[in-house]
Amino acid sequence: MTRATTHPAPMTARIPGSKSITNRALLLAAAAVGTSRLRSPLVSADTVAFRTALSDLGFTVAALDHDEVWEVAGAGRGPTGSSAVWCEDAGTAARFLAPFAAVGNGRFVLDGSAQLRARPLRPLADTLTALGATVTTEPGGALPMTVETGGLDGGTITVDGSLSSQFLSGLLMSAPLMRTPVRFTVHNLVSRPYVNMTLTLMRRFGAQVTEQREGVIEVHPGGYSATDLTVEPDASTASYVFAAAAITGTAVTVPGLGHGSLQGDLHFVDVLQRMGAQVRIADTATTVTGGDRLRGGFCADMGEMSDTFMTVAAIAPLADAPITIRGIAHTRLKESDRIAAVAENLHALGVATDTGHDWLTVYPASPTGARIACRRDHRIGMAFSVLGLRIPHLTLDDPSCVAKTFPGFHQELRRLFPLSAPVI
Ligand SMILES: O=C(O)C1=C[C@@H](OP(=O)(O)O)[C@@H](O)[C@H](O)C1
Ligand SMILES: C=C(OP(=O)(O)O)C(=O)O
Repeated sequence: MTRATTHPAPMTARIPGSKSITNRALLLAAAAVGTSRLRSPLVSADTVAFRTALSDLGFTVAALDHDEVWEVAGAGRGPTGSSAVWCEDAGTAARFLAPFAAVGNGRFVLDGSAQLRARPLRPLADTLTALGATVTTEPGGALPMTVETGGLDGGTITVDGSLSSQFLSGLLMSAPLMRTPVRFTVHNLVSRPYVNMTLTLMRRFGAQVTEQREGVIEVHPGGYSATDLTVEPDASTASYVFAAAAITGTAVTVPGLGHGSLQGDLHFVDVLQRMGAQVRIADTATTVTGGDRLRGGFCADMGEMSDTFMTVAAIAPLADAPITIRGIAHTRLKESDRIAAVAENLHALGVATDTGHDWLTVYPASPTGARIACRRDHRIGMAFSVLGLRIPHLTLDDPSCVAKTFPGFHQELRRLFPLSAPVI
């Protein structure tokens, strides 16, 4: 006998575009010959900072159709002249625009918020210096950074990718504008799927780039040509609505994210599946359906999708056994020390944790309400807001921190879950 099971009809979430694709495409389009159009770009603090920085470097980016399309007039080269660029809080802006400045011609000063100034940049400064640019930074290799350059020859570059993959992505994207071929050898690379995204988008803009073998990448001179690109919804952002479905026994579909996505963070749904949710990835949409119980009792390596580890950690107290997340040492160097920030907030909610240099264990609990300390980290704010769907009296000390990647986050959570979304 078969038992009929009923599934809730999926709600459709409105997830804005990928930050990582938007900021890569902006840079590649500026470097290309011709005019490119980006459809459905992310419009948030990180991407507006990137767009403004490109304008300050002399490139024209026009917002059309109420920001539905960003049109970029490519110059076929790096920036020229003398300018100052403000990267705000955006790691991708500092790490992608410093090499782009270095393949230009002139004097460029990059700076950003106190939060961004505290994040590592030294491997990039050292590599650009080795390639022939004159680079000055604050002691320790931090912003503000001044780059004086007449363009770069290529050659052989060894990159340490243990702190961030963004150094490698930034250098790769500017390599086709160097005068000779560049051969990269990469060690200890974290967040590898973001480098795959970089290589795919470089090829889409016409670059000649080959990966000889794991960790050895060759880029040929020849620049980029303009293209039109539709930006996928952001998979890291989608993690919040997928997690919300998993803990509320509802179903949420994100259209536009499916097989063939450029974003490694879509694998976050594999962790939800281990927690007992049903996951269906189709060609152009992904649906997560929550069950009546959340399972724990496993250890997940989230090093390749570390922007989503806080989403798992925040809902983990609701699981029936402990969950350990490992491979996340580099998340201590992001908008906040994310392992410490998650543990601190879970403790405030009455949840026990253990932590180590690169791991965190969260124990089952019945969390009580608390005021979440966001540390100006958008992902702390969004991840704990999801937990707020299941516990009363959860508030954020800084709800506006979500603007870095999803200014409309609280409205969308309330639209999807009008009865249980926390009153922020
Ligand atoms: O290249 C990118 O677009 C990104 C790479 C990742 O950083 P790390 O390489 O520092 O882990 C990720 O955390 C960040 O949000 C975006
Ligand atoms: C780490 C992040 O951002 P970035 O490094 O691009 O500032 C993030 O969005 O979680």
